[in-house]
Parts: sequence; C-alpha cells; structure tokens
Amino acid sequence: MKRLFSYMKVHLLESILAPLFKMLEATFELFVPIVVANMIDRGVSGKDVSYLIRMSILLLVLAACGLVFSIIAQYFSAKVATHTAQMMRDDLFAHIQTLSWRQIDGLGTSTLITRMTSDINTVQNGVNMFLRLFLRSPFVVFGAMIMAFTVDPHTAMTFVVAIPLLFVIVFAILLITMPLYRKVQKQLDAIMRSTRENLLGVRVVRAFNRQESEKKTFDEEASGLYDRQIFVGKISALLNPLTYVVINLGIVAILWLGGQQVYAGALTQGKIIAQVNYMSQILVELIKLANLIILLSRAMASARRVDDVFRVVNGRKDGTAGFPESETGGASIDFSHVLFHYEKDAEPALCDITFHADAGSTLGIIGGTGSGKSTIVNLIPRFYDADSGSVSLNGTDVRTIREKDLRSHIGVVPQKAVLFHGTLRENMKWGQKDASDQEIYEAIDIAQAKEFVDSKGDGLDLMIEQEGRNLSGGQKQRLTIARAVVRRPDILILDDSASALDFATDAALRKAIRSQMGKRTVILVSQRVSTVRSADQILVMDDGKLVGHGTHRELLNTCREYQEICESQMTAEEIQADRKGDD
Ligand SMILES: Nc1ncnc2c1ncn2[C@@H]1O[C@H](COP(=O)(O)OP(=O)(O)OP(=O)(O)O)[C@@H](O)[C@H]1O
Repeated sequence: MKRLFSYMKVHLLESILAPLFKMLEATFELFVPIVVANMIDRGVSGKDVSYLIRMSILLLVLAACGLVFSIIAQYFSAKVATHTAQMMRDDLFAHIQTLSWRQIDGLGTSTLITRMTSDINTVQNGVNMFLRLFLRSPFVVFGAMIMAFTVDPHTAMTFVVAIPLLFVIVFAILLITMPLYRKVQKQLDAIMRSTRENLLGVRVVRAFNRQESEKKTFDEEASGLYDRQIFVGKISALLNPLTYVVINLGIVAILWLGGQQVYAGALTQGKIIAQVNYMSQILVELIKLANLIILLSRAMASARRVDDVFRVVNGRKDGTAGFPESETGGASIDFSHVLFHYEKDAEPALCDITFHADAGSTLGIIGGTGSGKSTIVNLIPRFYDADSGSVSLNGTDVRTIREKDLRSHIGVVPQKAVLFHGTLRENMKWGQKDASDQEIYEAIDIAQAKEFVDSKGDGLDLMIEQEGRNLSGGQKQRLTIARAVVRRPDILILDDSASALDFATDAALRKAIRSQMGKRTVILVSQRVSTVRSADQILVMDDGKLVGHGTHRELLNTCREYQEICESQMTAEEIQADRKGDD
C-alpha cells in the first residue's frame, strides 16, 4: 500500500482536489430537497408561479454547478488513477527485468502477465473510485442527516434509527461477500492461466485432437466461476431489498410522524417531502459506498499481488570486474565441482561437474533429454548461479564479472528460437546495437540464412511478425544463430539450436563458424553425434552427471554411455571406422 500512496503522492494536489470537488458537488445536491420543499410550500400552495420559475432556475443552476464540479473532480481522479497505473506498470516491468531466471521460474510467466495487466487495471479503477467517493458518500449520508435535523428535528429522529441500521446491513453483507469476491478473483486467475496456455498451444491442441477434452476442462472451470459468481451475486442482491425495506419503513415513519404534525399545523407538506428526499439520497449513497468498498477490497488485493512481485528482490550481487579478455581470442572455460539445483528439495540438475575447455576450442555437450546439457551452458552467462563450486572464464570466476560485460561477450542461441516483431535488421541489432548492414549480412551468411533471406526479396527490411510467426522453424533457428553471431562473441553457445536444420546445413553452419569467425570458443549442445563429433572435446551428460569427456574417438573407446548414443545413430561400420580413427 505504501508503494501505491507513493505513486499517488506524485499528484498530491489532484489527489486532494478530486475528493474536495466531489464534496462541493454533494453540497449542491444537499440543497435540492430544501428548494423543492420551498417550491411546494410557497410556490404550489400559494400558487406563486413566478416563485416557482425562479426556484426552477435555481435548481438548474444547482445542477449545472454540481455537473461542473463533478467533471473537474472526475478529471483529477482519472488523471491520478491513470498515471498511478502507468508508473506502477513501468516500475513493475523494470523490476521484472532485474529478476533472476530462478525467480521468474518461481513466480511463473502467466501470473506476471495477469499482474501487469488486469491487477494494475483493478488498482487503477480502485484509485479512481476511491478519490471520487471516499469523502462524498459519508459526507452525503451525514450531511443529509444534519439537513434533515435543520428541516425538522422531530421527524429527523427517524434518520438516527435508520442510518445505523442501514450501515449494519451494508457492512454485514460486505463482510460475507468480500472473501467470496477474493475467491472469485483467484478463480478468474486460473481461467486466465488456462486460456493463455490453450491459446498459445492451439496448434498442439488441434494436432492431438484435444479440442473436446480441453473444452470440457475449460467448461468445468468456467462453470465453477459462474456458480461462485452467482452465489456471491445472490448475497449481494440481498443488499437492495433489505436497504429498501429499511428506507421505506423510514419514509413511512416520516410520513406518519410528519403527517400528525402537518395536521397540528407544526410542519409543512414541503418539509415532509424534503425529509423523504434526504432519506432517498442516503440510500443511494450507501449503495455507492458499499460498491466502493467491494471495489476497494478487490483493488487492495490486486495491489498486494503486484507488491508481492516487487518484494521478490534479486539479492544476487553483480560483479565489479570487466570481462577477462584473452590475447588470442575466445575464452577458456573451467567448471570446478559445480553443484546446481533448480529447487531446494529437488534432485540436483548438475552434480559435481568439473571440466576445462581451452580458449578458442569447440566443446560439444551430448546426453539424453533432461540430462543437464542446457543447465551447464546456462551457468556460463549467469542465467543461474551454481549452488556450490565455481564457473570461471579465462580463470576469472563469472560471479566477479559485471553481468553486462559478461553477457556482451557471450552469444547465446537458446533451444527455443525467439524473434521479435520488427524488421530483420532490428532483430539482428539485438546482437550488436551498432552493427552495419554488411556485418549483419556476414552473420546471416554464417548462419546459412542468406539464401532464404534473399528469396524473400526484402533484404534486411524483411518484416518479422510477433514470435516470428511468418517464418518456418528452421528459418527462425538460423536467424537466432545469426543474431548471436553478429555480436562476434568470445563464447558462442548453440543450445540444440541446429535441431531443425538438415544434416548438410548443420555441417555447413559449423564449418562457417570455424572458418569465418576467427578464434572463438564454441559450445555445441546437441543430442546428435554428427553435430558434436568433430569438437575438440565432448562432455557426455547422464542424469546431471558428467560421465565422460574427451574426443569422439576417445569416448567411443572409453565411455559406455557415449557408445550407446553412437550405436543408436550410426552404423556398426561407421563406429568401427571412427574407433580406429580413419575418418
Ligand atoms: N526451469 C526449471 N525449473 C525446474 N527444473 C528444471 C528447469 N529447467 C530444467 N529443469 C530440470 O533440470 C534437469 C536438466 O534439464 P536441462 O534442460 O539442463 O536438460 P537437457 O539435457 O538440456 O535436456 P534437453 O536435451 O531435453 O533439452 C531436468 O530434469 C529438468 O526437468
């Protein structure tokens, strides 16, 4: 909440003026029943037409003033609310960028999107309505009661009984419905999560003919939400009949008490009408107040959800050293007894990993699915930190190197090819901000993407749609490789990023990297023997453990797991030939 108020403080003046103008509007409303009473008592009873006309004009003036003040108040409150939401969204976005991969894994992408969008919208609505109503509604309720006393203290006693009774009804219903509304909000979250998952995976859903079962699951979730909303709606709906009963009983009491006084000549008919009008104003405001409280409770829950993300702080210290560049180019990599868990109580994803790769060498990493290959490479640019042991580049622990420097010397091509909406040139410049067109073309050439880029005819102005929808899987992969190559990094990591390429293109890519990129350390993560076989050193991973390392030939003769992988992908003759070394 503190954070919310600190945003609102930026518009302190507007935050004060909005409720004050709303109160001014209410003040004008409070005079209306008195004017109407006078119109009845003097204008109608005395048949004074000119008085009636003057009072009608006065009513119009009161309405116009009320309208002007209301518009001003709404302008201020909308300004504070929208700017508060904008600042909160900007800060939250910036904050999420600072979180570690582990923290983002823990929070989950769906919930971060919900918090950035629907939760902040709810906060915006809450701030808007709070500024407009938090002073106005109580002011009208108590103002109407005071005005009723000035009109006639005797009949006004009805208000003393009715108002507390109305408050009890409104707050009892709120007390019951507020926790239910919170549950509704949570259920809405779940529906949003499954909607997002389904829409993103719509092709997979169809490919596996899961439409019917997905529809059924969605139906169940949606009807659960429907039932809960209907239930809470029914309880909320009790608010109107109950408050109307109290108000109508109050009006009956006013008419009964007032009627006797009218007979006795102590009260006028106009004054009775004024009391009835005040009672109606109170009713309307109490209902507005109840709705405001519901909205505020939702807004507060949303603000807390946003705050929960702000409270996740990346305590990881950034290093202070620059990148330890080697004179020869590339960087040596050392893992020393590295242990790593994704979650505290889970099995380690990496267990006592120790190896050395020379600067400028090619390192292959092979192993079954889930064996820890990607995890190893993710520790090099510090996407994750080792729980124990160390990762060093050119002899310097990565934790001591400034993250920005570290990452600007490493080119990562992730397993999943991700491109962004924009031109090809813009996407390539993610690798190197100031890359020239020629440098970009060279990278595209190394990544074996030149042919298809040329065939599209737009050169570097080729428009790439959101997530690269207008490209094939293989084309996207080649462009993500080109994006990493543009940077001319010291370490180039290809994490299974040639999986959608045919064998010939995969081989041409590796050859081009070797011949055109100078001395760099290249890491090739793959499940294909053909991709890693010519590497200077191959690491064989099995269930988080390093079960073998050496060249293709050494491993064929020494590592059982590597032999099994080779046997599943090569003929016995090929294996035999490779063992002997006649490539
Ligand atoms: N973000 C994550 N949170 C929790 N566990 C994870 C996460 N990423 C990977 N794991 C687990 O860590 C282990 C190693 O995963 P990793 O991605 O390194 O395997 P891999 O060898 O690269 O597999 P593949 O070839 O299928 O990509 C697996 O058991 C996996 O389930």
